[in-house]
Amino acid sequence: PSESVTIISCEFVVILCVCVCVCVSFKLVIQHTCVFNHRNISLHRSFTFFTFFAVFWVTTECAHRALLERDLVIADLRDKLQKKHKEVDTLLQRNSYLLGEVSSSTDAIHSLNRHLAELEADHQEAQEKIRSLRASTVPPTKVVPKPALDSSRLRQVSGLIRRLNVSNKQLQSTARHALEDMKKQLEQLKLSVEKSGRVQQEQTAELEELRSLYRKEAVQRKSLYNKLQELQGNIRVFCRCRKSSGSNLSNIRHRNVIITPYSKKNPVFVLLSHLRSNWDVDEPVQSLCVSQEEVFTGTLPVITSCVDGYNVCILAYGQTGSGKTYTMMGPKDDPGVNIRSQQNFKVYSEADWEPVSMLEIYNETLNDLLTKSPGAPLEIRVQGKSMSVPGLTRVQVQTEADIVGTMETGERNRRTASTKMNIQSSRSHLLVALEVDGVDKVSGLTTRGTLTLCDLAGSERLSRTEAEGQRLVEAAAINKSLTALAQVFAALKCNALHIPYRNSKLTLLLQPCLSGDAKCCVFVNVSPEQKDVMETVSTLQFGSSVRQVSLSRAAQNLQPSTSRSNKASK
Ligand SMILES: Nc1ncnc2c1ncn2[C@@H]1O[C@H](COP(=O)(O)OP(=O)(O)OP(=O)(O)O)[C@@H](O)[C@H]1O
Repeated sequence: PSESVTIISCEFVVILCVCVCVCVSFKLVIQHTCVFNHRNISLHRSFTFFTFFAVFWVTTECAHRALLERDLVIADLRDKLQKKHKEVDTLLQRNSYLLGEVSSSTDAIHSLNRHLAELEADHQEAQEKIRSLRASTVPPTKVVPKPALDSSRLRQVSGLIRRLNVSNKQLQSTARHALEDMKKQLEQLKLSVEKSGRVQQEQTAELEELRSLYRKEAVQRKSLYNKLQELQGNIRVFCRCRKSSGSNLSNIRHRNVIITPYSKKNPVFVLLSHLRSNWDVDEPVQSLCVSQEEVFTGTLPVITSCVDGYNVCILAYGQTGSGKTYTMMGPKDDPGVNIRSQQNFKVYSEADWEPVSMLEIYNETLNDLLTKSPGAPLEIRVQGKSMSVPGLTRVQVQTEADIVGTMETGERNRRTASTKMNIQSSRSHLLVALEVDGVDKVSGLTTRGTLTLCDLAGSERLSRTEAEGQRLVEAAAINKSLTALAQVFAALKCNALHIPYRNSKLTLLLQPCLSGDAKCCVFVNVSPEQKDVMETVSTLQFGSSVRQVSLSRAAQNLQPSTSRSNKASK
């Protein structure tokens, strides 16, 4: 651009000079003409003016043209400048790209350097190893004075070196082979690890399958178990003979009562020497030598049904002094069904039950046995088929000591008196009730069953007990309610339309347990004594008639899940 400006300026100067020269020459000519002619001064003046005007016009035109050309040059320069800017931008971008390339190449170079260093280190190590191998193969040479050059010795040495080289190569190939072997072993190990992983997965799947099968099996087993119980009958009768004082198993025949184990060929019977009658009772037969533990084990399947949501009732029936209280409550060191069943729920099935309640029916009045402030007798509230006793104390039991303590408190508060037949005869019916909640881990359903444990007062013949006064009143009330119970069973036996539950408070309270959808277990307790034969016969007749009662299919009380915390599991 500066060149073109210079050219324009030069053009301008040349034109200007030419103009000036032309004008000056014309002027000189004219002046000369005028000086010599002295005639045309006005022409001279106008010519001068014209000349100056022409010079001015030319000058201005040239200046204008120069300016226009300069503008063009400037525009051209601007274009060029923009192009250059663009080029600079491109170059900057390329520069940054190249810088990136340089940094990545630097990194690559660094890593290559590192790799090289590693390789060198490996190489060094390998060299070291070779050296050490050579050293191990070649015994350390002692610095010996240089012998005179001996060609045979030199040959020997060169042969030794050759051998050493050969052994070195052998060692290297051995090391290579060992390395390859190790690689192969590693591959095999990897394969075996993968294989064992696959086997483990298969085993896990198999285990899961087995678990689901087990769950199905458990459901089936449970339903079959309940069906078996239904087939066996929802009322089961067990006979237990009290241990006679001074008697043992061998002299039982002298006592005229024999209870033999059940089998189809040899049914259970009680042989009384003068009656020779048979009475049918369920297995397991409880003979003289049966322990409390065995008695409980016999009833355990029925009691366990409670956790499955069934209402279960255990009754002990028999003449006074035949061992009902012993069977149900038992002595401290050998507890009966009451305590063992609660312990079973707590320990084995981890069942969760409502607080325990205990009441006695004494002379047709209901007394709370666990209350700390005895008040007026309680009343039964009937709501459809369910019975409740408002105001009855419920005690929460947590430990085994609580269970035993609660049972002992109730037992202490129960009315007992000494009679001619039993030193400590129960004068009332005892009812222990607990509601057991369970949760089926397979189906997730929660269940609620009620367990009623009933120790009935003993039936007594007034002629034998020779009861008088209060004992007589008690005996009459006991016999009346036991008769009502027998009537209920008789009505149930012949499927009567009306079952006389309301004939006594005992049968009214037991109605939910005897009204068809519950499971019932009756102990008929008998005495081994000859003098009690008539009562034994009567008790066995009761048991036999109870056994002929067929309650309808027991109903399970299922509840929506997770309604209660700490559910029992079975
Ligand atoms: N199987 C047995 N083994 C040892 N002793 C027994 C057995 N059964 C009962 N007894 C004893 O017989 C006596 C009377 O038993 P228990 O009080 O249990 O009779 P009961 O049927 O409850 O009488 P009641 O109806 O008058 O209350 C008690 O001293 C008891 O210890």
